[in-house]
Amino acid sequence: MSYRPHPKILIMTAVEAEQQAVLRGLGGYEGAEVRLAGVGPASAAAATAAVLARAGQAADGGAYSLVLSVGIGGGFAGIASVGSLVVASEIIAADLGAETPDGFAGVDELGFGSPRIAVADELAARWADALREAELPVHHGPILTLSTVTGTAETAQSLAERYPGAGAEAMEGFGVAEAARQFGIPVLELRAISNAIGPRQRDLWKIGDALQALEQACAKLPEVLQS
Ligand SMILES: O=C(O)c1cccc(C(=O)CC[C@H]2O[C@@H](n3cnc4c(=O)[nH]cnc43)[C@H](O)[C@@H]2O)c1
Repeated sequence: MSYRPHPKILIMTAVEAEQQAVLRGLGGYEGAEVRLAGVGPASAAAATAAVLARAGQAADGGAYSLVLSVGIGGGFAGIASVGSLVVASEIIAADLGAETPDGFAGVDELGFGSPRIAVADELAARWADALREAELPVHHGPILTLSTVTGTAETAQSLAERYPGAGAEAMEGFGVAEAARQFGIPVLELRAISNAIGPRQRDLWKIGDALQALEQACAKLPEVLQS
């Protein structure tokens, strides 16, 4: 039996600014590694799979016991305001499918698998509870993954109707989650809201506020993981 180091959690962020916010929040916690996924689902899936493969992650366990996709994201109106947090109850590839005369058909409707990946639900609930106890604004609901940042009110409305209860959209979660799924590792996603989903108003993005919220959320992780 080869030596297996105590399993850690693998946290994937798209960019360095998010990675640094997570590290600040973790405050030297040694049970996690924070690695870069790049922007978008393809890069995130490849980067996550590469980390897991290099670590020799075996089907019966290995270097990592949990994978997280965390970062900034867009919030759905009336559910997740700028500066708040969304903990995923489910990770959904919201644009994986086909455009049809009758509207969008998801990959599941096309018969090619599922656009939904379940999360480690008890951990997700514990994290959301810990954030509420810290009086941080948090929504616990589906997080959408898209390859394109929503830029119109029409698309925002369409997504809200198609995925009721969804709190946020981002671009990496499903990629990270699919890599974790293929290695048999549970997954979580958290987004700190930098902008409202809808008409593109880049100058209204509050990335600094979102990074601060991300740091606060990750500061609660060690206690959540050890409880
Ligand atoms: O539209 C722009 O000019 C623009 C300016 C700065 C950043 C972007 C991005 O596309 C950032 C994508 C990056 O941030 C996450 N993110 C944050 N908010 C959203 C959103 O509303 N929808 C999708 N992704 C979002 C995402 O996960 C990426 O890592 C654009």
